[in-house]
Amino acid sequence: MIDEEATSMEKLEKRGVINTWIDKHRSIYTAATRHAFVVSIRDGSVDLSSFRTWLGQDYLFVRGFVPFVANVLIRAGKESGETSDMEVVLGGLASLNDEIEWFKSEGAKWDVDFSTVVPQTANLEYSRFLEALMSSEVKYSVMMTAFWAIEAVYQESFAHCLEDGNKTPTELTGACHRWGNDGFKQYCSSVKNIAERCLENASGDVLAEAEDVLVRVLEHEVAFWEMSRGG
Ligand SMILES: Cc1ncc(CN)c(N)n1
Repeated sequence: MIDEEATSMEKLEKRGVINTWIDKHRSIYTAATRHAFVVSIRDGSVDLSSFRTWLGQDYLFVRGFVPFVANVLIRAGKESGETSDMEVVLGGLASLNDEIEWFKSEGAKWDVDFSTVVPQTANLEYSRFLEALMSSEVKYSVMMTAFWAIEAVYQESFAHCLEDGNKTPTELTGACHRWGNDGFKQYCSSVKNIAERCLENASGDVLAEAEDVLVRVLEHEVAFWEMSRGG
């Protein structure tokens, strides 16, 4: 009996706590990574005015996400004890620079004037949530869990639009490749490994906080997709 328990504990540890949480919160995870907006890109039925809304709102989101990632970078430098953490986060920050340029060229392509875009409620609430996560009171492991979830939702969503059988309109494949490419997948996996390593040594309270933050990221992502569809 004890041996059996030990074996199942081992399996649990090898799988990692994040995968356990994803299983536990599968319905919100699926809602975030297979949202109707994303599915409509994949099946080609996407309403282009929704895409334009998403583009404008996400441009604003990314501008707010940069200071969040910069904060993760500072914490990685101060607290991680592993030099590679900083390099992984720095890579993410560098790609956000390209991302902002990409948004600008897409804005011109889709005739979305970012200077007139007003952040909608879901966007403002998500930004406020990120602001709160930047507090020094928030543990590095909790911040890293949030950071992984934010990136992973986009990676999984847009990779789905490129999987076999997709009817993604050609003019939208640039967006899908931006987050659905293998390099971004690898980067998300590196961030996940950092979060997992930090969570291995976390107390019960911190684990509970990280799980809660993961679910809240997923809720914000769902609300963000909904907003894009005009919800
Ligand atoms: C809402 C949202 N979530 C995540 C990402 C990926 N950085 C994004 N661009 N926008």
